[in-house]
Amino acid sequence: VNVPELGVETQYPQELADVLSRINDWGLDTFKVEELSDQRPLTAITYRIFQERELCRIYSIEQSTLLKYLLTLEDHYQQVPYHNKAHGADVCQSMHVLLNASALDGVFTELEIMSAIFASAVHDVDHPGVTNQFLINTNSDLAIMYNDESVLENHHLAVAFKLLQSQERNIFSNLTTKQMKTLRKMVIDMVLATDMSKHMQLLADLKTMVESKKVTGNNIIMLETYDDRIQVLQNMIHCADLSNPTKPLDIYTRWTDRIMEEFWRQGDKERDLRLEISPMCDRRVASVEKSQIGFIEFIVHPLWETWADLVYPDANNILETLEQNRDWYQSHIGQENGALSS
Ligand SMILES: COc1ccc(-c2ccn(C[C@@H](O)CN3CCOCC3)n2)cc1OC1CCCC1
Ligand SMILES: [Zn+2]
Repeated sequence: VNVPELGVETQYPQELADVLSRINDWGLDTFKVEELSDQRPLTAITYRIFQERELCRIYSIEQSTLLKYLLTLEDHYQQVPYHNKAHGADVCQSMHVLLNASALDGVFTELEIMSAIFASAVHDVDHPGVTNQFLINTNSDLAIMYNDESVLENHHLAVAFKLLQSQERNIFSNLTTKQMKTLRKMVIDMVLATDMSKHMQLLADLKTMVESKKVTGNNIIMLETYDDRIQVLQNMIHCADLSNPTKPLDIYTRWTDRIMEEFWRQGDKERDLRLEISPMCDRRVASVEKSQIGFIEFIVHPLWETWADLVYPDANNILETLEQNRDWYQSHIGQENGALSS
């Protein structure tokens, strides 16, 4: 079966190829891929990464099967402002770059790498644009199904693996039973680790690992046990998931616009339901800049500072951009959209 060169149909093949040529860069513009791929950013980016890493050759994956899976996966991302297919594509590409850190050179097996790329691509599939707490507070079917525990994260995993069950989409049909068992466990462990309620424990464990970091002669991290290996991969996907503030400012602010609209729509639902409006979800009393500064100070910077220690000096530029972006928001408190200066 002949497949399109870039995996997706496009009226702008040259421009799309040019943007995708930056697949290994931290500043790849996912929004441009979204526009140029006729709204297929997840398929275009993930397909390119599989090609870049020769995963179809290594694991005997039919290109048409990979495309069928990716297009169906992409169609199962909901049309919500932030947690949509563009976010899935962005986290997948960010993970791809993080895996290329020199401090991790030769550390992970091809199977672990494919598991990490797959986990990132699927990690928010069918996200309804509301938080776990909202689903719990409204007695949703999902909260009932998963007994209030990592409700969304469990759902994303179930959807991702269910889509594999059709033979025409099963990209892992040529893996051995043992390989499939390993991949499934690692993907589950990584996606469950993106639950923000696990953040503090994950970061504490990463700090412990950094303090006792063992490296080879040329500063490559040594990870002997499964627990150590999966812990690094869990922090990596968590970093990729929380990477917006570390990206070039014009890209970061567009992600902020999207997450705020999604949070405000949840607040609108809570208002209509006479529920208490969740923090930062009331569009009438928003302080976008202050919220981002708090997000960076309390969550994103502590995580990325520790990650930068682990892979020193490979993430120094990312950390530098994060600090510049924080300063930019600091200097723009209350200026945007005519908000009252508090
Ligand atoms: C660019 O701004 C943001 C970008 C990202 C986030 C953000 C929050 C939680 N996450 C991660 C979850 O989505 C984890 N998901 C859940 C569903 O299951 C899968 C894993 N991401 C918040 C952002 O800003 C917020 C609004 C003002 C301050 C905070
Ligand atoms: Zn996410």
